[in-house]
Amino acid sequence: MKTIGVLTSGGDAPGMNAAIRAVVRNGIYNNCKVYGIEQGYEGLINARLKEMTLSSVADIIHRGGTFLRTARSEEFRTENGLKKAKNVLDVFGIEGLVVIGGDGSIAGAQRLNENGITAIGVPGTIDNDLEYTDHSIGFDTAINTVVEAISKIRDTSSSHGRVNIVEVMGRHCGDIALYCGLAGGAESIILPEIPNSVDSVCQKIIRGKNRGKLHSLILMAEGAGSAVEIAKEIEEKTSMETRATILGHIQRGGNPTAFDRILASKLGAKAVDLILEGKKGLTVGMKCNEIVAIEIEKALAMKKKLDMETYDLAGILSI
Ligand SMILES: Nc1ncnc2c1ncn2[C@@H]1O[C@H](COP(=O)(O)OP(=O)(O)O)[C@@H](O)[C@H]1O
Ligand SMILES: O=P(O)(O)OC[C@H]1O[C@](O)(COP(=O)(O)O)[C@@H](O)[C@@H]1O
Repeated sequence: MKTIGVLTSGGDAPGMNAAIRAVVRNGIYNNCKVYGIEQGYEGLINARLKEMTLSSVADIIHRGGTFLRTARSEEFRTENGLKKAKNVLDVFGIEGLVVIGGDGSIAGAQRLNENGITAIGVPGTIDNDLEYTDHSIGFDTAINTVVEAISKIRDTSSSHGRVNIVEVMGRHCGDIALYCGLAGGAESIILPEIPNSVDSVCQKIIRGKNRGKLHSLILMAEGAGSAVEIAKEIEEKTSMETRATILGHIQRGGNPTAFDRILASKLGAKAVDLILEGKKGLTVGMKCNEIVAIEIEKALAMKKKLDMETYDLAGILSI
């Protein structure tokens, strides 16, 4: 019988609970003892573990957040933090750890692998900033939340004849803004990956106004600047009343979509299978609808590419 552990780390993402459930249930199905570790690497260092049973993960597949809670841990990055984490894993006899989180968390898993601990990554972040997987857990739910919100903003934008600029999450990656811009019919999309001057955004707004358009919706990723500042600039340059909305953490909550629950269930279960096969240093993902496992080193070295086809299409359709 193997003993495995599971933790969620970094920013939470809808679907993480479904992933934990899959790890626990697939582990127990395969006669493993499974520990849930609370508050990510911080909880690991401080030995906040509890043994999971089938019912520990009952009634959570549909819930947002992560019932194991999460944290960002500065101590884990230090030599002393790593030593403490290894000690706890040793004491509890954990032979394989499943880490559900973003690129930072998966880099942390690799650090454990390099130090003799088997750790497998599961991508969980709303940002979708990991090149090795087409989708990370939480992204689909987040974009559905954003699209619902911008439909509401569009209503009031039309009534008042305003420009509305909506800032969504994504520090380095514009996927949320890009896909929601397309789905929400935004006039312009401002992303960290593509220089897009405020002047060109203004030109588009003025062109639209001249052909009788009453309002404009602009989507921007947080990593591309401040919506409040850009709104001021747009108002000055176009003389159109402009409002900024920062959607913020609403994007990280809510019940996961069916897509995220299915993805999380498959990825969580696959991580356990890999541990049982004696694999280490891997992270799971989904490419072209297939569940894949690739070396963390390779995965983290891949630079996330912006989907230019989608970006260009959004530009054509909002001409
Ligand atoms: N290079 C690294 N080496 C070791 N641990 C790391 C590394 N990067 C991040 N971590 C750990 O993972 C945690 C989560 O990473 P962070 O980047 O905040 O979130 P995410 O996993 O969502 O990208 C950090 O607080 C830290 O404890
Ligand atoms: O809630 P926090 O800690 O302020 O973090 C906000 C950041 O977390 C995210 O929501 C998700 O990022 P990670 O999953 O990579 O941690 C980012 O889009 C956002 O910039």
